[in-house]
Amino acid sequence: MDSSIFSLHPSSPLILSLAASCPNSTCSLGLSSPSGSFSFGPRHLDFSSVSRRLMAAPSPAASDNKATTANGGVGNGLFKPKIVNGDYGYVLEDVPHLTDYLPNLPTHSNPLQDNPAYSVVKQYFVDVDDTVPQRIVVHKDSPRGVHFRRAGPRQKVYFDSDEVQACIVTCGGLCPGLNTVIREIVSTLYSMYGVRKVLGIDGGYRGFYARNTIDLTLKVVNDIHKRGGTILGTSRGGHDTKKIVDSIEDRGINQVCEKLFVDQMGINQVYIIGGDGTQKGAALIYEEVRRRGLKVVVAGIPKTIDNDIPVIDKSFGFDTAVEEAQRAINAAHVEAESGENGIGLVKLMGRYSGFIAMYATLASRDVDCCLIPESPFFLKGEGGLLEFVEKRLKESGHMVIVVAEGAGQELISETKSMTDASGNKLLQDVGLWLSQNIKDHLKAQKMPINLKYIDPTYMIRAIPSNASDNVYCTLLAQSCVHGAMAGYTGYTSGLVNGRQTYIPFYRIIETQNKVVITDRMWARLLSSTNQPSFMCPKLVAEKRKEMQMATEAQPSGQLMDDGNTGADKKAANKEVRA
Ligand SMILES: Nc1ncnc2c1ncn2[C@@H]1O[C@H](COP(=O)(O)OP(=O)(O)OP(=O)(O)O)[C@@H](O)[C@H]1O
Ligand SMILES: O=P(O)(O)OC[C@H]1O[C@](O)(CO)[C@@H](O)[C@@H]1O
Ligand SMILES: [Mg+2]
Repeated sequence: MDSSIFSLHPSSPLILSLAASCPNSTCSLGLSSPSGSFSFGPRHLDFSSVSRRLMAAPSPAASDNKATTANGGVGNGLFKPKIVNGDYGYVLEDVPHLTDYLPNLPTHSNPLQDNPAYSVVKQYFVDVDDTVPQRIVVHKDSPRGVHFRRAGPRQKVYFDSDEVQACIVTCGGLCPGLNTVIREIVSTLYSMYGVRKVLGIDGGYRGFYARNTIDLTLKVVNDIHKRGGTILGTSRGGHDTKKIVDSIEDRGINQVCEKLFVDQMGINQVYIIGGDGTQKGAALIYEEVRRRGLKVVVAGIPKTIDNDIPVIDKSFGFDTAVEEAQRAINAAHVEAESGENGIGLVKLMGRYSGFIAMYATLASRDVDCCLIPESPFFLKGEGGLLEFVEKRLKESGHMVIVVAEGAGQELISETKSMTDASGNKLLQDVGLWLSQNIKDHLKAQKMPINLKYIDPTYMIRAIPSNASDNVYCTLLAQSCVHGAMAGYTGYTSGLVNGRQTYIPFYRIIETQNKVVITDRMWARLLSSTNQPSFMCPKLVAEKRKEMQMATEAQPSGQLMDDGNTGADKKAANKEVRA
C-alpha cells in the first residue's frame, strides 16, 4: 500500500462509524445477493425508474444522522457534511452517496473486471476505505488531519450499464483541456462501463432548459482533445436550479433525444465541468436532486485557468497556460532588449489569484517585475513601482513586467464597478493603465522609452492542452466516472497530493485559492526578479497576520506547496514558543 494512502482497518472502531455512512463498506455488502451482486435483468430499468421518482427522500435531518456533523454546508446548507473522526486526529471529510437518501438501491458487479485491458492489473479496484491526506508534510506529533476519499473504480457499482443516462455540461471561461475531459468522460463511460447514452448540454447551465443537446458518442469525441475550447460551448450566468433539475428529471432532455431516451427516464449522471461559480451551481443542483429523492449523481470536475480552486494541487490547463505565456514573455523580452530603455509589459489572466503570472515569471527568468492581485503595490514616491522602473532601466537598459489582470485594481477604478452575467467583477485594463503611468513618469524624467504592451489574455486559454495536461484531464475524467458509477454524489474530483480524490462540494466552494505572499514561493519569485515587495513594513506585518489567520482556519492547497500550510505554521509557531 502506498504510504500516502491510509486504509481504514476493518477491525478499528473507525470502521463502525464509516460503515454506517459508507455504502460500499460491510453494511451495504449485506444487500448483495449470494452471487455477490444484485441483478434485476431486463426489468431493472423499471425498478430504477420507480426508485428515481417514487422513493420518498428521508428528511435531511434524518438522512444525515449517519455522519458526525460539522460547521458549514453545501449551497444552502441543507445537508450537513459527512465527517468521520478516527484515531490520532484522523478526519475523513467524506462525500455523499446515493444510499444516504435512497437506502435500498441494488448493486452490480463492476464490468471493469471483465475488461481485457484491465486483466493485467494486480488490483482492479480501489479499496473502499482508502483515503488521501490533505496535508502531506507532518511532524512527529501532528494529528493525522483531514483526509478525502480516494478516487477510483469500486468493486460494486450502483448503476447497470443500460440504465445510465449521463450528461456533460461546461460552464464559465475557457480553459485548455476542456475537450479532453469531455472526451475522456465519454470514453470511460462507453469503454469501461458499457454506457451508451451520453448527452452534451449546449452552452453551459442555461443549455439545460434551452433544450439544445448533442449526442456524445465515441465517434463524435474522437479528435476533440486536439482542439481548444469546448465542443459543448459555455456561458456565464443563467443558473436556475429548479429549472435545471426539472430538465434533468423528466423534461427537455429526454424529449429532445427521443432516439435514445425512449423509456422517458431522465438523466441520472450529471457531469459538471467548471470553476468556483460552476461548482457552487453544482452544489445547488445536488441539493435539489437530493431533496427530490432522485437517483441522480451530481459530479463536478474543477476547471479554472486562474488556479483559484482550493484543496486541489492545481487545475488542469494551468501548465498549458503557463507554457503559452512564455511565448508572450519571450516576445516582450526580445522587444525590450532591442530598443532604448525598452520595456516589455505582458498582461496575463488572474482575476483574484496571480498563479499564472507567478509561475510564468518563475519559469521565464527574463522578468524584472511581477505584479499580482495578492500583493498590493503603489506607483509614486519612494519604494513605489515607478521609482523601481526608472532604477532598473538605468541599470540594465531594458526590463520586462508581467502583470496579472486583477493586480492594482483598487488603484485604477474609480468608476462604478460592473459585473459579468455570473456576478464576477469586470476588471479595468491594468496593462493600459500601467503603460500610461510609466510613460508619463519617464517623460517627466526626460527618459526616452520604448514600451511594448502585449496582452495574450485569451491566447493562453483558447489553445488545446499540452501532453501533461491531457494525461491529467484523462485521470480526472476517469476518476469522476468511477465515483458516479459507485454511487457517490455531491463531489468534485480532484488531485490532492498527487492522488485522485473525491472532495465534497462545500470544501471546493468555501474559499478561493490565492498566492500566499508570506510563503516561500513568493519569496523565490522576489529573489528571481529582484523586485522590491512594494509594501511598507506595516503592511507586510498586517498581511502576514491576515494570511496566518486564513491559513490557520484552513490549510491551503498551494501549488507545489512547501508544506507551509496553516497547520504546519501552527506547529512551527508552537515549536518557536516552546
Ligand atoms: N453562487 C452561485 N450559485 C449558482 N450558480 C452560480 C453561482 N455562481 C456562478 N454560478 C453559475 O456558474 C456558471 C459559471 O460561473 P462563472 O461565470 O463564475 O465561472 P466559473 O465557473 O467560476 O469559471 P471561471 O471563473 O474559472 O471562468 C454560471 O452559469 C453561473 O450562473
Ligand atoms: O472574458 P471572459 O470570458 O469573461 O473571461 C475572463 C475571465 O475568465 C478567467 O479566465 C477565469 O476563467 C479570468 O481570469 C478572466 O478574468
Ligand atoms: Mg470563477
